Amino acid sequence: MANELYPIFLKVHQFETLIVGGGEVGLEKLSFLLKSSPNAKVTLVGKTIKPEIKELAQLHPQVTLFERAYFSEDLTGIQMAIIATEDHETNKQIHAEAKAREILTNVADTPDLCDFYLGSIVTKGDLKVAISTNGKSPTIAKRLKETLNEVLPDEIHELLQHMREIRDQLKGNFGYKVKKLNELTSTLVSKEPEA
Ligand SMILES: C[C@@]1(CC(=O)O)c2cc3[nH]c(cc4nc(cc5[nH]c(cc(n2)[C@H]1CCC(=O)O)[C@@](C)(CC(=O)O)[C@@H]5CCC(=O)O)C(CC(=O)O)=C4CCC(=O)O)c(CCC(=O)O)c3CC(=O)O
Ligand SMILES: NC(=O)C1=CN([C@@H]2O[C@H](COP(=O)(O)OP(=O)(O)OC[C@H]3O[C@@H](n4cnc5c(N)ncnc54)[C@H](O)[C@@H]3O)[C@@H](O)[C@H]2O)C=CC1
Repeated sequence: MANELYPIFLKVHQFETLIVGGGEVGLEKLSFLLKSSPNAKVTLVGKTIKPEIKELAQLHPQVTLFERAYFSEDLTGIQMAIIATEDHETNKQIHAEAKAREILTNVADTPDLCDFYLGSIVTKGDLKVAISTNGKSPTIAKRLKETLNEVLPDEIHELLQHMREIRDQLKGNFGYKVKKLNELTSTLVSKEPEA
């Protein structure tokens, strides 16, 4: 079956995220989140917390760490939760509590319980591309990211700035702007060599 996930681009600095688990996966999820969204508001709770997580939190004052076991009250005020302890039963229990509070959840060891997956992310200035393999192979998502990083030119950031300026200068209704912007960019995707 085709991938039926719907990608969206979240403003994670505008709401509260909880990560449970301070191990390898907690570190991976937190570091990718902050790499893409340095101002993401995150609370991380872990019975033990890796030193790398503590270093990362020091660079991001809006990240709060609690080195202790999770308890239900950790979910208060949370909109999105990433559950990544090494214990499946604990993960299931936290997931059930989060769902009872209508929080969107990602359960690292159980794709079926996830409301969303994290993707591999390519960033070139204002351009962001997110990749999912429908959970089939995160490794392939990572490899594709590396390839896209190489082939997408850094100049794409400047191009987007120019396009924004042109868009702001264009007068007329929405239909006219769409037509003009399509005309201007048609050569970018043209298969014919330029004259
Ligand atoms: C479903 C999903 C849920 C979620 O976590 O959101 C999920 C689930 C699982 N991952 C597992 C393993 C690995 N995950 C990675 C890496 C990443 N995993 C990410 C996302 C996702 N992983 C979601 C699907 C994304 C999609 O649709 O494609 C990435 C893209 C984003 C991120 O983590 O932020 C990030 C790459 C970031 C980058 O570099 O760009 C690597 C490779 C590595 O670390 O080098 C391995 C080992 C190799 C392998 O298995 O491929 C296991 C088995 C655990 C076990 O066997 O014990 C499960 C659980 C299961 O499948 O049952
Ligand atoms: N989604 C993904 O990308 C991946 C998922 N996984 C899965 O993720 C899970 C976690 O793996 P790792 O991070 O490598 O394990 P880990 O052993 O390195 O870390 C587990 C963390 O959970 C904490 N913890 C355990 N019980 C807790 C509790 N009740 N409250 C708070 N914290 C608690 C531990 O103290 C530790 O910090 C495994 O089930 C693994 O199969 C593994 C690789 C990738």
